[in-house]
Amino acid sequence: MNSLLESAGAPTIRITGVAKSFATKTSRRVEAVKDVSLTVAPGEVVALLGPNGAGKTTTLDLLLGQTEPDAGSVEVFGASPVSAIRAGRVSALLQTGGLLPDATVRETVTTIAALHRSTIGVDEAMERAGITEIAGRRVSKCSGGQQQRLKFALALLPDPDLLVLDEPTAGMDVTARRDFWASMREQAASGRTVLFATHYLEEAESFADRVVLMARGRIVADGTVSELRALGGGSLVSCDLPEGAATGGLPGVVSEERRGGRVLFSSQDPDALARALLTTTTASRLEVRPASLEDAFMRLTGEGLTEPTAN
Ligand SMILES: Nc1ncnc2c1ncn2[C@@H]1O[C@H](COP(=O)(O)OP(=O)(O)OP(=O)(O)O)[C@@H](O)[C@H]1O
Repeated sequence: MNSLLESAGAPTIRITGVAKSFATKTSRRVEAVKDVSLTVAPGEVVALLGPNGAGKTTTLDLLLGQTEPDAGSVEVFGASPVSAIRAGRVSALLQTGGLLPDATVRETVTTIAALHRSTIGVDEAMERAGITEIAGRRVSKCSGGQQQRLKFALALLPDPDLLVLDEPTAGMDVTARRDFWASMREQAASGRTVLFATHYLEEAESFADRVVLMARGRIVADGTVSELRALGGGSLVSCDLPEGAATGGLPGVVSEERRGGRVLFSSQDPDALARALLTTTTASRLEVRPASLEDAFMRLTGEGLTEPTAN
């Protein structure tokens, strides 16, 4: 029996204690991924979110067997990434990997379809990716977004159980991005597992069931959008406060940052904090607003909070 079938019931992805470093020209090694563990269940739509250099692409490369971990293990459907890919269960839409500029969209899909043992069919893949209308267009005449959709059609061909997408909407304008996610949503609704890397908070927020936040090679948070937002500190309280004013002992403070004459607090109890600031300190021009996902992102990735703007 196929080892992939024997492993029915295994999580779609199980990454355990994985580390990966790269040599650089300056002889210093870059630790791209450090002790990363991640389990993804069938049917989950997971966003891997993080700033540049966080380790997202390296994690996806490990998952797709394109690179081997220095430590730890990577399993896809209970088997090695390479066997899962050979079995046609995994497809990827990556940043790298070129298309032939002189081929038409249909020719490209037809050529790749011929390499697979079984496919959903050229027309069906083009339809699902929303490129039927541009089937006769040369790849060189397609926009960046259309080329991404073409790559998406190629990824859909083998009818994979897991789709891995690295910044799939890079280079797309707002409309193309919205259309792309609409077709992705249809794929996810049919029970496919989707793991996508993105810089865009709003993509993670509007599309993923679960957000895995990476920074400096590590997973710094993992949860639903609302769980992550709560990690942002609940609410943000900002006020003018002279340099040197004591802020120790103020209630409900999760974190504190000074920006010139202003102090920015994240707080789980903004009412108590605001009251204390206004009655026990010389704070003025006080503002309170709920923490956004962006605040959680900034705080957890160590990139600082954003100043509450009146809204
Ligand atoms: N082949 C490589 N050789 C040397 N360094 C590498 C290599 N691949 C990745 N790195 C380094 O590892 C770190 C993580 O890179 P990675 O591409 O995984 O991050 P990322 O989160 O995908 O970033 P981005 O959003 O910019 O694509 C970075 O510091 C990067 O420069």
